[in-house]
Amino acid sequence: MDPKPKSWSIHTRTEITSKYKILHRVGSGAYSDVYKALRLSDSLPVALKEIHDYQSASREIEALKALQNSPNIVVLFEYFWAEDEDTVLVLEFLPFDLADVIRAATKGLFDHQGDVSRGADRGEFDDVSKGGKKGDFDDLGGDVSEGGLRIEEIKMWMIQILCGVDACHRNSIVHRDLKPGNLLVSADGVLKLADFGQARTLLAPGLAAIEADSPSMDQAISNHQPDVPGSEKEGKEAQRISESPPHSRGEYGTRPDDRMLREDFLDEYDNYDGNTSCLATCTTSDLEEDPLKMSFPYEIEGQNDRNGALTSCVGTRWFRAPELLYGSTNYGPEVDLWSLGCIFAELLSLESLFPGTSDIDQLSRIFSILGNLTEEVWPDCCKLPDFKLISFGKIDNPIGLEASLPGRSLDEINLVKKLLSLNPTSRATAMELLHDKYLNEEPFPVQVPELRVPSKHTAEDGDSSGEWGDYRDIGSDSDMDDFGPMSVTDTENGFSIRFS
Ligand SMILES: Nc1ncnc2c1ncn2[C@@H]1O[C@H](COP(=O)(O)OP(=O)(O)OP(=O)(O)O)[C@@H](O)[C@H]1O
Repeated sequence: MDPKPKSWSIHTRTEITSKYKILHRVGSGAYSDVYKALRLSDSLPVALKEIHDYQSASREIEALKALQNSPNIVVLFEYFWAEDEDTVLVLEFLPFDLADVIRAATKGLFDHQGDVSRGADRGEFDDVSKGGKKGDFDDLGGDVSEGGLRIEEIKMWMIQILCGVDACHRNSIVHRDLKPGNLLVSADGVLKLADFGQARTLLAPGLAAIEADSPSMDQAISNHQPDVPGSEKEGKEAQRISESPPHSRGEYGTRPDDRMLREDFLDEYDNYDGNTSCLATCTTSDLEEDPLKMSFPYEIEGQNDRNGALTSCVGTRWFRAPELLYGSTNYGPEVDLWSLGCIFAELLSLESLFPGTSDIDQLSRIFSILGNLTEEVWPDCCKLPDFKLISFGKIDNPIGLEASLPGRSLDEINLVKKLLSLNPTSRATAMELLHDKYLNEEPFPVQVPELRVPSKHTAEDGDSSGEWGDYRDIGSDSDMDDFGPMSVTDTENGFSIRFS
């Protein structure tokens, strides 16, 4: 018998439309389309994420299910899973992302009705909303950073990101695609990690030990944990995740009908992780000589992954760790910590630190600022699969982070340095950074509701800047790159893509 044809549109799936009123498409990614919708039972705005890639859907659900108790992870209300259909996740709707915040800070486009005025005198930001920049925030008493984000705001954005990343790493989940566009922000300034389509769960005895031996860990979280509106409700709602089929890898194939599905799944899985590499990285790892094995005793959950190797082709290029660019296929949470360093640098300067145009260019930009990767810096670097294949001239006078982040304090630069270490074993953990002096001294971080977010209309006109924002066209590994710039237009029947 022919398999049931796949629904041509989310709009034709009655199991979804009977519960949600679909409004409009708010975003698209490499594997997904995201729609704003209203839950019919209570008119709650939600995001319906229709994922066209089976493995990506599986990863995202697994990771989100494990992380639903963290206030800095996007809430998954339920999901629709069916054979021969795209998986649809029902997520809380978050109108902005950190890229929007950075862009708004650069251009002075904060919404004066939705910012500090929630907790203070809203008149104070009127000038800013008209396009004001440096100097317009002086009345607020804090230091003004070049381009419009105050130190107190930067600190609270950092704390929220660190809490989210710490939650991932304590649960042995590596996000692998951290970038401003994947850090969603509510209208109240609550930041949540999203897009777990590339996330992987690792068995991490090292982390478990740290957790058990670290009495200050919970305390650190409670010290910094932002006051999240509705978090208790969200926690409860998170428990309502649907009774849909489990997505644990080992659980597929338990019914005869699943056999094909499982085999397809495993083949696809092995193609993605362990046997592929990207662009500059054309080799697979030699796990017998795994440079990181001693320092990162991680194993991949799911015994069917033959080599236990991870793919090096993860994360948007600008935020990708050097070991990944050199083809490492055995790594841990350190790759997220590198991405965090890039994000923090961008929060401080409002510009991307390493905007590489290719993997080689990416490495070159990193080394020109931080200096060469050598065995003195990281003794095991020469064991990276592609280390001997890609060589760079000796950089005698690297630019340094101080010169790359002009006007920033020593404490700020040191914080970034702790993450942007060429030696992954030296990178500070998210928890260590939550204790960092910089985040715990004056000027103290603002409260979450005092964070300024971009103008509301940006999110509600159906053409959010996050939809096809800066981080989509630049530094991605999408096959679309080969076709040059593209524009996406909504049409009556859906949308059209035009390459120029
Ligand atoms: N919970 C949400 N609320 C509002 N908008 C969202 C939500 N989740 C995703 N979006 C929008 O949809 C876009 C695509 O979502 P997402 O990044 O999760 O998809 P993806 O296919 O995994 O993307 P990528 O190509 O970056 O890996 C986002 O950039 C964002 O604009």
